[in-house]
Amino acid sequence: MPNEIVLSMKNISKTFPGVRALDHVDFTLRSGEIHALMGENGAGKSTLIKVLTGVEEFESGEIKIEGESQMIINHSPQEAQEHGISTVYQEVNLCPNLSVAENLFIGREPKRAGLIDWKTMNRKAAELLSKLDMNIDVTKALENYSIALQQMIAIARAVDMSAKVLILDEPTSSLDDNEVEKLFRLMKRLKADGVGIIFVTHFLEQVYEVCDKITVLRNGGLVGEYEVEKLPRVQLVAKMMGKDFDDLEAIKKEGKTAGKSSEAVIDAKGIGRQGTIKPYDLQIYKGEVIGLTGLLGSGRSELARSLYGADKPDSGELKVNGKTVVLHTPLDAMMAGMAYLPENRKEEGIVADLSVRENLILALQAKRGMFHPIGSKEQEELANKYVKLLQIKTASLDTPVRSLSGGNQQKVILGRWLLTDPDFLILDEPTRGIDVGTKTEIQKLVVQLAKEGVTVMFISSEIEEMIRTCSRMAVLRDREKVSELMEDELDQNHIMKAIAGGGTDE
Ligand SMILES: Nc1ncnc2c1ncn2[C@@H]1O[C@H](COP(=O)(O)OP(=O)(O)OP(=O)(O)O)[C@@H](O)[C@H]1O
Repeated sequence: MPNEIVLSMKNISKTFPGVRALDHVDFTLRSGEIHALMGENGAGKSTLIKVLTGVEEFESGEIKIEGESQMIINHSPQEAQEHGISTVYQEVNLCPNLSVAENLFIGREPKRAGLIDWKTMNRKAAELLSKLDMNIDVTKALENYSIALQQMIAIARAVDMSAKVLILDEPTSSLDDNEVEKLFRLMKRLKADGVGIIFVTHFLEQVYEVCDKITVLRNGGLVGEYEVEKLPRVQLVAKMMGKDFDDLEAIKKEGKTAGKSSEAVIDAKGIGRQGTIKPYDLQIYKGEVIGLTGLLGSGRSELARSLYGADKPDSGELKVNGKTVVLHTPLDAMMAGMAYLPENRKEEGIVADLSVRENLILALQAKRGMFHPIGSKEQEELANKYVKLLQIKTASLDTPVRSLSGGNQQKVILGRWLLTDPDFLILDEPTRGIDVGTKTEIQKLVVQLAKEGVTVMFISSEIEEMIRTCSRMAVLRDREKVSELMEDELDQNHIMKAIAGGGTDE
């Protein structure tokens, strides 16, 4: 199929107070093309998508879509959809308690004599999904299906409604490998049907697996458009960061384990919670970075939450620094010197309406108690220190956190916990959604914190990242801790085997 241009954006500019989010950016999408939109946190990716889909206005530039003679300006996502542009986000925007068929046809249900024609709707839904290789019961409520499937259903709906341009905004962040594979199959299928797909992602591997082109943004400016085949990874990273990239290797192996200590900061015996995590024993020593590995849903976060008291265990005993403790609430855990960066930051972390400074200070203030307010000078000093340390991109300390890019919001929450100066820090996917440059910085920081005596629990879906930072790993499978891997066993092979269940002894 000749690849004609389906979407062209030229010279797009957009300014937020204090930030030039897009500066004369061009973007071109062809039919049957999967086009990655990449850049570090705050580069302008989301803004470009928002401008395209009418969520934000833009100041100057032109948008043209195939089939329309005039340039278009969308004022709402609905209008964008009428122009053939649909977006599917990581958080699926459908109704969990309605059936799959209803979700597929909401607002455009087939009718008979003024009433919804259920039979036709269910049949059409099944046909639509089966065309995309999803053979599922469409009469069941959406919530019965995994997030991955829900996302694919959202994609099917979007494509069925308007098929020219499909935008996938970080769709793979919460999927496991198997689910990502399925999503890719669907994407390739749509590509073969001539849909143009914009794929916003931070995962390099995935870009090289599925994309044809890459457009790179940096600081609101266009760096360039490249064919995937002609752009080696290192160069891509260099373009995103705007500098040469030789950093990642540098932290590898270099003194990961600070002098081994025999002092157990955490000593868990038989801790468990029915239906969530089977009873486990785990000792964690001062200054080590212990990784939790396993497939998505294997119980990694659940183990962390049971230690922290976020989900109260129903069995076992926990000692922190030699003392038996019972943690009823996260505040108890914080008082015992723990800090927990949750995986689910949107719901459990960020307070969107508060400023960057207020968000940063929050946990420390809770720890000190409401009767000991932190003075504004100290607040400012602390907030400034962590904005600098984590390179948080914000117009000022008083900017509402809501207006920061996703990755920068994440850094704010990480900063919040670092600020409490914890003995034991649990990081659940701390670098998800964070760009490569900052990822490296965070990995370095973790290794550094361990050297300074902080004990860290690190959970990540990226094995490479775990190998780089952890000195030991606990392996989980089906909500059970099944083994531990020592430092000399921390390589891709051993880990994969342990996760898969082939055993680690050879
Ligand atoms: N509503 C807003 N108000 C003020 N500034 C904003 C707003 N939305 C975005 N920005 C700023 O515009 C810049 C571009 O942000 P954008 O969200 O487009 O980045 P991004 O490339 O999507 O980053 P990430 O990968 O972190 O999601 C950032 O500096 C961000 O702080």
